[in-house]
Amino acid sequence: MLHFSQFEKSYFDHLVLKIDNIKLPEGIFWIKGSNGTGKSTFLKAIAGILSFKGDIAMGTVYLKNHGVSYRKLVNFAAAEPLFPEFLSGTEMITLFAKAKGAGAGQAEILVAEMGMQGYINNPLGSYSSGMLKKLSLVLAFLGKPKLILLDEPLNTIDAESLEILFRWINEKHKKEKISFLLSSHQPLDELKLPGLKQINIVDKKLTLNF
Ligand SMILES: Nc1ncnc2c1ncn2[C@@H]1O[C@H](COP(=O)(O)OP(=O)(O)OP(=O)(O)O)[C@@H](O)[C@H]1O
Repeated sequence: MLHFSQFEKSYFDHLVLKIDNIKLPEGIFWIKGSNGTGKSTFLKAIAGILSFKGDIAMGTVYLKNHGVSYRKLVNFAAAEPLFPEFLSGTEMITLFAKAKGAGAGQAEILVAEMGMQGYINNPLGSYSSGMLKKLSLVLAFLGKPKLILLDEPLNTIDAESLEILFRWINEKHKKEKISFLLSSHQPLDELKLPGLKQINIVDKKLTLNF
């Protein structure tokens, strides 16, 4: 599903992560590692929002050579999403839906399931951190991705929304073969996400525990 070749990410001369040649199969993966080991860096590089050495491919679609097609296949939700405060949730969704080629009505269903109709037309400057997080999750599910990257998706959302998120992940994986990479400091378990596989980041390297 995802192929790393000669991947290296440094900030200035500080090497964070080095992956010589790894192919990740389809699946739901939990990226584990202590603070500062490079989980967010890893996810942002795969999302195509950080520069790095080497390349990453989704099947035969290479991030560096086929940037537009690649970014339609890979969606990302940041740990602490930042959005322009003057836009409304609906306006952000309209922008993302167009960029990601979302089908008619897809966003409305996601917004309704997350119970966001009451505030979705309000400016984002008025949203709480949990409301912003839920919006970022809705945006990450728009379009027809093959891979969804969720950085600390459990943070700040309430228990009810968490159950909906787990259902979305399981349904998308089962019915549409969408893969997920999730980073989380809180425990994730196989009861909520059947088939969950673990990847550890230790000493600037990936260790696949499956
Ligand atoms: N923009 C940046 N400029 C310089 N160094 C950075 C930058 N972003 C991250 N780093 C460094 O890269 C390393 C990995 O950071 P990253 O945020 O990816 O870790 P993380 O595993 O997600 O951490 P946490 O669990 O605390 O969220 C850290 O040493 C951090 O200081």
